[in-house]
Amino acid sequence: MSAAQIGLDAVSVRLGAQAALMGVSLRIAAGERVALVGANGSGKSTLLRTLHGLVPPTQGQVQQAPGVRQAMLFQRPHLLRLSALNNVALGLWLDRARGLSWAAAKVLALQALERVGLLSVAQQNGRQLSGGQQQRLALARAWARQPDVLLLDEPTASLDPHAKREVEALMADFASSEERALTLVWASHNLGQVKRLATRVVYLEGGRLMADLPVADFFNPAVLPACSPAAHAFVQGELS
Ligand SMILES: Nc1ncnc2c1ncn2[C@@H]1O[C@H](COP(=O)(O)OP(=O)(O)OP(=O)(O)O)[C@@H](O)[C@H]1O
Repeated sequence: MSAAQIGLDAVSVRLGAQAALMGVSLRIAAGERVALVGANGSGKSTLLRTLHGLVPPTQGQVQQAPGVRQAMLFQRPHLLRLSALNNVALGLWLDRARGLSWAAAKVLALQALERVGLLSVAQQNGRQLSGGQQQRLALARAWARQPDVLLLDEPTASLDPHAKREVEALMADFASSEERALTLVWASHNLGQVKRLATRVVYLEGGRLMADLPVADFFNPAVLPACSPAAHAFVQGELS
């Protein structure tokens, strides 16, 4: 397996009185598509936020290979009351490390909108787009920043089935892009989606990592019970 791009080393996170993660170790290599699954409150969001540096570990270390760029998406995108185009362009323009002119930022933003199929609504207010369009806009904004790793916290949870499929298709497309394949790490309550998109599945329970398996093993009833009875019980519960 190639060298890890990002990871956690024996990470524990305490949020108030709650142990949200306990001793989680994880190594993720470039090009992997890792789905985080588990019941509500099992620690999926905390794991993503810790990887993204939004939550400091109480114990352990967050690892990131030099030069790796990350972007994170949430269940409901945080959009500004601006056109779709300006929602993407502003972040690029404000990124001082890039030193882009406003005109150059808009050119890149238009390319990103085209990438997610939103060119026709470039001038519409981002907050007035449909839920699915808003999430695609958030994907355009992330894509424009040229990340190596995309972290997504239940990106399709509040979308209707059609919009869900569109966002999934974009995630798959980003992950297999020939010019720049992204590593995906996302939390999902949708096991069908996990089966369709993931190469690897991490199961969390009560803040602990209880299974970390290739997707084929995770969904193989002859393999999972022996590897992780807890994960097997979760999958059975979800499918019943
Ligand atoms: N800000 C906070 N303060 C205190 N406890 C928190 C906070 N945020 C989360 N927690 C607790 O930490 C634990 C892990 O929560 P987390 O949101 O990571 O789980 P999750 O698997 O993402 O859940 P969900 O599927 O509902 O999004 C839960 O017990 C939760 O109640």
